[in-house]
Amino acid sequence: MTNLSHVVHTDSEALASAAARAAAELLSARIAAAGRATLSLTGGSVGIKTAAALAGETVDWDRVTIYFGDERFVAADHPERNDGQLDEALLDSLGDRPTVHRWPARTAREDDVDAAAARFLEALDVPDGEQPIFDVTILGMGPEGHVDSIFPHTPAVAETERLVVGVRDCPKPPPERLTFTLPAVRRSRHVLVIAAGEGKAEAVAEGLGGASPSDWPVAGAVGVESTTYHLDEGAASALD
Ligand SMILES: O=C(O)[C@H](O)[C@@H](O)[C@H](O)[C@H](O)COP(=O)(O)O
Repeated sequence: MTNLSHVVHTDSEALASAAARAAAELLSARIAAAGRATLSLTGGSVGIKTAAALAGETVDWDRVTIYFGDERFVAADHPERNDGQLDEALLDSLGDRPTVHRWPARTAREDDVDAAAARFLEALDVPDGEQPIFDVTILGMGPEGHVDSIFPHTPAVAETERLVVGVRDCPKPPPERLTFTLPAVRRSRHVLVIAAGEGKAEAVAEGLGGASPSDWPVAGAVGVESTTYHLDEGAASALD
C-alpha cells in the first residue's frame, strides 16, 4: 500500500501557502495528541517561500522543535547557509518560542565535515528504535531528484545506517555539506515534497513512480504515515 499522493497548485505562491497550511495542521494535530511536535525545514526558493508562509499560520511554536534537513558547511554568518535565509523568512519572527537545532558551522578549529556530522549526531536526541524523529519534514527538490544534500549516486544516498552524514564533493556548490540521510527522512510521520517549475517534472514523475533512490533520491523520501507532493503545473507536467 502506498501513502504517496500529489496536489497540483496554480503557481509556486499557491503551492507554498498550501504546503505551509498542511504543515501547520499536521503540527497542531500532533501537539494536540502528544504535547509537542518536530518539524524539519528545507532551503531553496520554494522552501523559503513555504517557511515565509508558515510564519502566517497559527501554530503553538512553544511546543515545536525545529531541525534543518541539511546545511552548507560554511561559516555561521556565511550567506550560503540555509538557516540564515530561514531565520529571515520564519524563525526571526518566532523569537525563542521553538527549540531550534542548528547544524554546526565551519570554524578554524572545526573544519572537518565528517567530525562535525559525528558531533551533531551525538547530540541528536533520537527516539528509541524505529520511532519517528520528525513529525513533519518539508523537502525541496532539485531537478535531478536530490533532497536535503542527498544527491544521486553519492555516498550520502547509499547510506543505510547513519542518520546524519558529512558530504564532500557535492555536485552542487558549496562542496561540503551536512545532511540528514534517507534512513532519517524515512523516520518522518509526514513528508511534504515541494517542487515548482517544469525543470522538476521528470524528478517528480520518478519520485511518485517509485524509481530507485540511488538514481532519484526523492523516491526514497517517504513518510511513515503520508508523503504528499505539492506541485505547480510545471512540476506536475510529466504526470499522467
Ligand atoms: O542546498 C541546496 O543546494 C538547495 O537548498 C537545494 O537543495 C534546494 O532546496 C533544491 O535544489 C530546491 O530548490 P528550489 O526550490 O530553489 O528549486
